[in-house]
Amino acid sequence: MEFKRTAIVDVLLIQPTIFGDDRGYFFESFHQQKFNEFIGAEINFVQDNESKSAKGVLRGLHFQAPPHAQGKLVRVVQGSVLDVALDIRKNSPTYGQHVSFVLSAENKMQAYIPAGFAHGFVTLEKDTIFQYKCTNWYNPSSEGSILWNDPALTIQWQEMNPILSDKDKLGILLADFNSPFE
Ligand SMILES: Cc1cn([C@H]2C[C@H](O)[C@@H](COP(=O)(O)OP(=O)(O)O[C@H]3O[C@H](C)C(=O)[C@H](O)[C@H]3O)O2)c(=O)[nH]c1=O
Repeated sequence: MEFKRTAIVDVLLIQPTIFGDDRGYFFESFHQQKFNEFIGAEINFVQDNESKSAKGVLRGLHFQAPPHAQGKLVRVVQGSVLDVALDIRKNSPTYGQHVSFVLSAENKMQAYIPAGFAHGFVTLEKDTIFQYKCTNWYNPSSEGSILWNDPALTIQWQEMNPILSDKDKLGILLADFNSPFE
């Protein structure tokens, strides 16, 4: 299991070690001790989520405000996504900047997106199944959405006309956003 930092150092990519044989493959999809040792803190996940989406679905850019903020360990078990983490920590030198990466059933790569980031993805294949662990429970009243195609973000989604929930059609522009994250 290999951990590496992205251009926004708190967002991590994790490449599991895949053990293949004539039966198929095996890999450890999560290891608390290895994860905490790399992070240098006790990170506990309390909720697992799964969503399935058609091709061209965009979910995001979502966050939960403190004290309900969520760190997310995300992966794709069928299909593929372009995943995006947007830094919304107002005192961060990378505030308003994002990192993006392709996560897929094929590459088996995972990403850890800490609290303080808005998260979203667009699916690149049909029937894409997205699974993730969260460090806090769902709290809908604390949810917020940054508008996925806010020109100020310059996110290259690869999909110009995605399938969106009504909520995601009404995301906030970064310029109008008063971040609750320090
Ligand atoms: C997130 C969540 C949703 N729900 C219910 C609420 C709705 O009835 C239904 C769909 O919710 P929503 O449209 O918010 O689902 P997504 O658009 O996939 O939201 C997620 O999308 C992006 C990618 C994220 O990073 C967040 O984890 C999350 O906001 O599931 C729950 O019961 N528990 C939950 O934890």
